[in-house]
Amino acid sequence: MASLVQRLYRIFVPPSQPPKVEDSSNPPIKFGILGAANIAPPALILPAKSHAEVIVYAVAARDQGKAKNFAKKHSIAKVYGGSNGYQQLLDDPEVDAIYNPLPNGLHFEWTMKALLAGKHVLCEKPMADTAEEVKQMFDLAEKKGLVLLEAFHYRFHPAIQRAKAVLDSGELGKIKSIDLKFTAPAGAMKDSDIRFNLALGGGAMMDLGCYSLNCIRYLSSSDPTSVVSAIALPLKSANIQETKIDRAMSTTLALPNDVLASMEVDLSMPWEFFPPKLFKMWVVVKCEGGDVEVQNFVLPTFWHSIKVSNKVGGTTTKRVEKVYKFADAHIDDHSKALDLGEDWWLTYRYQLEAFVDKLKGRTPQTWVTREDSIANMQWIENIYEKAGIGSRPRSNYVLPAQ
Ligand SMILES: NC(=O)C1=CN([C@@H]2O[C@H](COP(=O)(O)OP(=O)(O)OC[C@H]3O[C@@H](n4cnc5c(N)ncnc54)[C@H](OP(=O)(O)O)[C@@H]3O)[C@@H](O)[C@H]2O)C=CC1
Ligand SMILES: O=C1OC[C@@H](O)[C@H](O)[C@H]1O
Repeated sequence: MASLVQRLYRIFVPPSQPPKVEDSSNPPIKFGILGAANIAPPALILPAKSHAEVIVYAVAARDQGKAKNFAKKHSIAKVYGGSNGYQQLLDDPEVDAIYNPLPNGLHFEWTMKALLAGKHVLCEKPMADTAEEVKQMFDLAEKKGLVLLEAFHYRFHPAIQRAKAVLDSGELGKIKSIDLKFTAPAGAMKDSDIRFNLALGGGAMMDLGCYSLNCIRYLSSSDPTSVVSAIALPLKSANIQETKIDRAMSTTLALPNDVLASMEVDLSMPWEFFPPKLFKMWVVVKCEGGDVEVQNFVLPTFWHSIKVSNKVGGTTTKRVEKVYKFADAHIDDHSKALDLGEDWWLTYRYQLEAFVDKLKGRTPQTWVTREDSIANMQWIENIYEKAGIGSRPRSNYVLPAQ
């Protein structure tokens, strides 16, 4: 308990940094945030405090008062509000990079507009509503020579990379099956939440499912070969054929080499008291010679465990690993990785490090590629298709003639 308190203290009170002074040989990257979204403080504002090359310079919100309050609370210099606020922020020549934490259904439109305005974009997950949109987003970024990243923050943390390194090492033999659960408790989100709004790209498969699918694809180093089954549950007693909103989704995926993966995501899981379990965020990979279980693969900084069971002969040996920084990860894929990070770094801080490295022309420790983001979105669509409720509606935004 004491160590969790210490950890929370270190996460939320990062050590003071040298003042961010203008250095013409290495100017800081000035971020603008589209929307005063709940996720913006943990995902960008807090991590930026410990990154010497980042300034959160501007925020835009649809309501001027909300924008001002948010800017004041987070010491953000420039504020844009009102119906044209997002575009005004994009047109600000001081802004180098955009953080897009708008609802999923608006990711395409505003990322495209940001790219057209010449800004790099860190876009929240899932990147859009359809794979075709994601492809167009990367095409435009590439054409403009800009950096675009889908914010799969958990991939930048050493914990999940360590779990993958164990699997890739061959220590446990070939993968046989994968089981993953990612759930939030009933009551955690209001019915009016963006996650339950089809026009805004809602649904459990979009929200929690995009990570879960990405994690299965990442750990297995493969894409599914088919969706064996997908069962969507509605919010409360809604008719899911009318709402098309999955409160929960249970999916079985076939992967190459006869591997089966099961994935359960739920935005409103009934409470479990014995033993008490509000959130589930775990993945178990069963292999020929043992298994790996990762608890809390999404937000490992707070707490996580990587349990490895290794069957050799008739004996099973068990070990538990916890990896908060790359120095402890035993991953040799990149020399910089060896001393990257602090044990209080959030996944978002690791992600910011990589994003800035990419912008500055350095090699990031890891990256989520264009191919990865497009394939992830395509399989989300395939799962919705199998569940009988179809993809989320495509954006109406039409790119102006160039
Ligand atoms: N990486 C992570 O760990 C997490 C990522 N996310 C992702 O971030 C995004 C935002 O999630 P979250 O911060 O929880 O959501 P919020 O509802 O808090 O924020 C969404 C923002 O979108 C803006 N917005 C613009 N148009 C609309 C509209 N029509 N309806 C509602 N909001 C609108 C609002 O901005 P304004 O201030 O202008 O009104 C609002 O602040 C999603 O894509 C989600 O998947 C969410 C949580 C965690
Ligand atoms: O990390 C997360 O956990 C809660 C979700 O609803 C959110 O969108 C997701 O990104």
